[in-house]
Amino acid sequence: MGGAVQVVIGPAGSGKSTYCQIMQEHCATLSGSRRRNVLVVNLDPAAEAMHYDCAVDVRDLISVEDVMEELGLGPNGALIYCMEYLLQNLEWLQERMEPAGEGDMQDYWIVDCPGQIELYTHVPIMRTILDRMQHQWGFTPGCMVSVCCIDSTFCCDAQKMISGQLLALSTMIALELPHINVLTKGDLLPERDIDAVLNLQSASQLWDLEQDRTSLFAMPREMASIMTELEDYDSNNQNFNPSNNPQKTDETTQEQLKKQQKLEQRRRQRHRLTENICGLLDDYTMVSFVPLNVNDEESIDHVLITVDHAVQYGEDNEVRGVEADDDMPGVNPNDDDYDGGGDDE
Ligand SMILES: Nc1nc2c(ncn2[C@@H]2O[C@H](COP(=O)(O)OP(=O)(O)OP(=O)(O)O)[C@@H](O)[C@H]2O)c(=O)[nH]1
Repeated sequence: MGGAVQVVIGPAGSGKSTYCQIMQEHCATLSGSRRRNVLVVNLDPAAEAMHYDCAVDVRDLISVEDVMEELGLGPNGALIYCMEYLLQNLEWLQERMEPAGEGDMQDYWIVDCPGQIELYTHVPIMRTILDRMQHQWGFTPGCMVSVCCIDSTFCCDAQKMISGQLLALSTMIALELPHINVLTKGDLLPERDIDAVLNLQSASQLWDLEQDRTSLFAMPREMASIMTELEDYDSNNQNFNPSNNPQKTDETTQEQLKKQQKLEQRRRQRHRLTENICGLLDDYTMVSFVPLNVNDEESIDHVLITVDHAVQYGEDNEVRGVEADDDMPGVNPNDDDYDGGGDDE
């Protein structure tokens, strides 16, 4: 079949369908060696409105709505049922993903996937579908890439961002494909915030920044004073020394401080856990994003180039394109500066 396959994943509402739409529209504007025959597949049986030109729609085979109605299942059970049904009838999809390349253009598939994480991690449905596609349907080995959409408005919140990265990591592990994280909805954040995220070197750094913000701005005054008192509390002996704080000697205060100390211990444990998780994300260099602003063609093109690069799409075309480009110095045999087209010794 040749071509390339972008497998678009990410949590519900992260912008997967919008990504497919703008990629399809952008590819239609490409010329020369970058032209391609873009075919978008909807693999989400629960999809509602789609704004792209859909070449294959799983809902023509089975939909969550119909399954809920006919089998009386809830939305999650119906989704799993639909995906298992698709798996059992995968020839339906294979027939529809036969090559449809026009002229010299290669097929370029964009697959809009369901967002539910359990389809990737708890049950290996998506992995099995993509494995069969890749290894049994004649696609070029290594031509598939997972594009994980992460909502850029999450960037304002370290916890959400870290959860998003963990989700990206689990799907990356589950699918074992080359993987690109795309920071969607770039038009909704000021450029400086996007830059701040892109300049992050690691998840640990993100977490450190969050901690600074907590200590500087977000901690309520009362909590800050309790924390100071807690520092007087001898945690090893579990004894509060009232002489350190003559104004608070009654039992109620001691009880309150004990409770606060327990809470503080738990908070520190959670922080240690988060720090270790950040270390894990750092080890897998997960904190790397390609920003996407759908209102900016350059931004869209940058994402496409990054994704193409991950699957080495069009590298043969580029070579052909360069040879055919008469305007480039050194490549036209009729030019005085023709260099033979080979590498310099
Ligand atoms: N401003 C802005 N809104 C966006 C962008 N991308 C998506 N949205 C909005 O975010 C919402 C969800 O976008 P979708 O593209 O449907 O997200 P999805 O991941 O396909 O959602 P599910 O199909 O529910 O998993 C919609 O209201 C979109 O209009 C974007 O780049 N900019």
